[in-house]
Amino acid sequence: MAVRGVTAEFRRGQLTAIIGPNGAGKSTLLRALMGLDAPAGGAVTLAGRPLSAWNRRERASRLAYLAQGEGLPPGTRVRDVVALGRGAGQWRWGLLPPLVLEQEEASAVERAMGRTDVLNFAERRVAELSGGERQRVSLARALAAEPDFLLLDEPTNHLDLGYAAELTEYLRCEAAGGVGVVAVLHDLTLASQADWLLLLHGGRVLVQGTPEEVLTPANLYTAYNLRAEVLRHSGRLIVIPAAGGRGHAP
Ligand SMILES: Nc1ncnc2c1ncn2[C@@H]1O[C@H](COP(=O)(O)OP(=O)(O)OP(=O)(O)O)[C@@H](O)[C@H]1O
Repeated sequence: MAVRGVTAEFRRGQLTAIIGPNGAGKSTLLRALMGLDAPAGGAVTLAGRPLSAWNRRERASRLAYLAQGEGLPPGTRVRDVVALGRGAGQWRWGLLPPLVLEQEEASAVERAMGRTDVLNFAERRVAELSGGERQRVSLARALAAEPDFLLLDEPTNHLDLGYAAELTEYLRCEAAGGVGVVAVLHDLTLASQADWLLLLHGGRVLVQGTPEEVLTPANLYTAYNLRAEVLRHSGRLIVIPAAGGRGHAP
């Protein structure tokens, strides 16, 4: 059992970060929210309806997902990968000619590429990109769906400091515009900019609440077995692990 006893609500207009140590169950929870893994018990509901009652197409227009370490078709052009986010699900990756999109669909693809700064290599093939560039293409693919909820598993993976900070700002903007953003994050300083945090430990919710409520030295010690200081700087929380901080009570 990877996750048990989780009761949580993810709202539109809110950026929620799921945090916790390796193996805590974060990806499993996100996959259950996306309907990729069915829970053995309990239920996931979307807008009051069980997720299983939504058909695939409806679900795809409401939920977009970025998997951890997502593989992309190496021989496919960036623009065509991003277009997959617009319901081109039946299209077998890289094997069919580029999809001709309606104007509205094509605009959504361009917008997503603009937001993730991939327009300048839109015609290149995935195999020719760096890890960070590929991550931005994956993100653009998820954003192109312009869904109600964005479920992102470690979206800052491979991103340099600048893009990671920009991404967090962008996710905050999306949330302010009414999207429900749920992101698994390892960087607690980035996570502290979320509206709501869910701290998982051993497959259970150790604590959920505002960043101030969750990011306390005591909670971090319980979850990560790590002594850490939590500082406030310019209205932000910064988590600093103590030297040799593993295994000592705060
Ligand atoms: N397909 C699977 N079969 C068996 N066990 C699995 C499977 N996927 C995950 N697990 C186990 O379930 C637990 C939770 O895994 P999960 O990937 O959800 O953790 P996580 O919090 O996302 O970790 P990380 O930070 O390392 O990505 C782990 O102990 C993992 O080994």
